[in-house]
Amino acid sequence: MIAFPNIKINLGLSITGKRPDGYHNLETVFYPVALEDALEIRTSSETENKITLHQYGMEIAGNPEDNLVAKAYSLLDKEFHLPPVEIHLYKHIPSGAGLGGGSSDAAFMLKLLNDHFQLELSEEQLEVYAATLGADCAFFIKNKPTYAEGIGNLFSPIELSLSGYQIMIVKPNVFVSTREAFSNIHPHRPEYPVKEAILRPVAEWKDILINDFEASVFPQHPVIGEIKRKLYHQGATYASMSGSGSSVFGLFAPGTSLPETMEESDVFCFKGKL
Ligand SMILES: C[C@](O)(CO)[C@H](O)COP(=O)(O)OP(=O)(O)OC[C@H]1O[C@@H](n2ccc(N)nc2=O)[C@H](O)[C@@H]1O
Ligand SMILES: Nc1ncnc2c1ncn2[C@@H]1O[C@H](COP(=O)(O)OP(=O)(O)OP(=O)(O)O)[C@@H](O)[C@H]1O
Repeated sequence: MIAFPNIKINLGLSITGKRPDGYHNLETVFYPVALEDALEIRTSSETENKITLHQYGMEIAGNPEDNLVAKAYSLLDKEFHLPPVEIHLYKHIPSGAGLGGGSSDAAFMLKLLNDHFQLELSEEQLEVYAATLGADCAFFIKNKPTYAEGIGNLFSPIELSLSGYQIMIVKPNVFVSTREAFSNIHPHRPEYPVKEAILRPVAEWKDILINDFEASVFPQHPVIGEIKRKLYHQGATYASMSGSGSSVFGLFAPGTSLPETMEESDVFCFKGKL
C-alpha cells in the first residue's frame, strides 16, 4: 500500500504566548500543498525486526529508528501488536524547511497502517495519536485548510480555496532549528488576527498576514529574507516564510507566469499549482 505525504505551508503565524510547559501558543492557518514524499508499506516475512526501513532521495539527519515513520509504527504497535512491516520512504520534501515533511510522513504512516491492517480507527482517533508525534502532525490526518491555535493542535476547518494560484517554494541551504526559533520570540497579540486577515483578498495579505518568526530568523539568516524580497520583486501576490523556516513560498495569481529560478545556486526550488 502506498501513500504520498504532502507538505503544509503556514499562512500567517502569530506566537501569542509562552506556556508553563515551555511550549508556545500560536495562531496560524495550515494549507496543504502537493509537494510530496512517497511512502509504501508491505507486510514483511522478517521475524527478527518489526520494521525494515529503506530510505531513498534526500538524506535525513538522525538514525533510522528515530525516523518519525518508525515512531508512528511503534505507537500503534504498542496497542495493536502489528505484524512486521517493510517500509519504503522516498524523501523529496526538504527537512528543516518549515514544511512539516517529517510530521506528514508520520501522519500518513498512521493512516496507512490503519488501512492496511484494518484497525478501524476514526480520523479523530488518528489525530490523537498523531498529536503525540509532533505539534503539527495531526493536521495531516484530515489534510484540509485549517485554522490552528493552542500549540498548533486545536483545529477548526476553514473555507479557503487558493485554487488557480501558482506557488513557488524556495529553500536555501540553511537549517533553522524550530526549538531555537521559538526561543528567540517575544510573544504578543497580533495587530491583525490571522483568522481575520485570511478572510481578506490575497492581494491585501502582504501587509496584514505576518509570520512572527521572520523578525527573528531574517536577521540571523539574511539569505531567507532576500528570497522573500525576490519573490515579491518577481511578481508574487503574497510571499512568506513557512513555519520557522528556512523555506519561503510565493503565491502567484492565476494566469501570471512563475519566475524561471532563483539565481542562487544551492537552493531547493518547487513550482506547482494550488
Ligand atoms: C512552527 C511550526 O512549523 C508551525 O507550523 C510548528 O508548530 C512546528 O511544529 P513541529 O516541527 O512539529 O514542532 P515539534 O517537533 O513538536 O517541536 C519542536 C520544538 O519547538 C518548540 N515548540 C513547538 C511548538 C510550539 N507550539 N511551541 C514550541 O515552543 C518546542 O521547544 C519543541 O521542542
Ligand atoms: N520522515 C522524516 N522526514 C524528515 N525528517 C524527519 C523524519 N523523521 C525524523 N525526522 C527528523 O525531524 C527533523 C525535522 O524534519 P521536518 O522535515 O519535519 O522539519 P520541518 O520542515 O522544519 O518541519 P516543521 O514545519 O514541522 O518544523 C529532521 O531534522 C529529522 O532529524
